Amino acid sequence: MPLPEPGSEAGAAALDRIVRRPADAVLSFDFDGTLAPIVSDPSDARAYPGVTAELSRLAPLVGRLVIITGRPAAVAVEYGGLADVANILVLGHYGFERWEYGGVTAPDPPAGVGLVREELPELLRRSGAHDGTRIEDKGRSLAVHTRGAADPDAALETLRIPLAALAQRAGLTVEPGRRVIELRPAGMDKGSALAGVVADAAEGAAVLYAGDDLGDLAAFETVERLRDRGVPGVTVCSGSDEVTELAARADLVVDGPQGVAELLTSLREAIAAQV
Ligand SMILES: O=P(O)(O)OC[C@H]1O[C@H](O[C@H]2O[C@H](CO)[C@@H](O)[C@H](O)[C@H]2O)[C@H](O)[C@@H](O)[C@@H]1O
Repeated sequence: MPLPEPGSEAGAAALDRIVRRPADAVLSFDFDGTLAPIVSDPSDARAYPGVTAELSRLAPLVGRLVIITGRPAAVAVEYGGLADVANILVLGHYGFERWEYGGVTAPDPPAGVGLVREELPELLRRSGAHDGTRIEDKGRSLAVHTRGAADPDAALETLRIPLAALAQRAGLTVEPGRRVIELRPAGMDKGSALAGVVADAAEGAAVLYAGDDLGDLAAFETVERLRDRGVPGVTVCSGSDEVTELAARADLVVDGPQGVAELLTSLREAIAAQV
């Protein structure tokens, strides 16, 4: 399978560098919408067929494989079947949690998460939440999903202001996403998480980041900043009709999780052809 061509010179140079010097490279991926297709019940999300096997084949060839997700790290490991992928680091809760070699480390969640847990059901009732709206309690944060509503976008709009007010009262930040609004602790995002990984990587290591949602923009910005400092970097958008902001900014746009799976295969084949 041929390796796709990034639309930008910087992206093409970074992808070329990854192929020529894989042992240094940092390959990083979002989970939902990137490695896993979007489904209506968040607990049904699983890695796209073949993705986990492809990550396992890539792992020994590259410097670092990283998943950076809004999910709890252990959930992404379970749903992605990642526990046995060697050399993989899973950063959960936008980087607050670190899963490596089977164990998770993380700071305690702030008290505001408890307040949101207590008040959210009543707030949804008072705010006229549409039928099909659901709460996902992720332990360190809570997400309100509207994908199950008859009109998911209208259902989300109904809740935007009340959820922002609750987040402010609880001292949490609002994280918007694909038919979801999450109330989560501030002070970390996927950009800082990725920057931390790259800081620990070999000098001059090339970076690839692939994502699909608004929360991934911070990681795109980190790749762009690293590039300004001479670090080769390529951004990949797992394209969808739901979010257009990333496609406009990415070096390479692929067709959702299937396109990401094909990219993994073509990257692995290109690397194998070099060695
Ligand atoms: O950072 P990610 O790995 O992309 O996680 C972001 C959120 O993903 C999940 O929600 C999204 O995927 C669900 C399953 O496909 C879908 O039902 C929902 O509409 C999407 O927004 C997850 O449930 C959230 O907790 C994550 O924050």
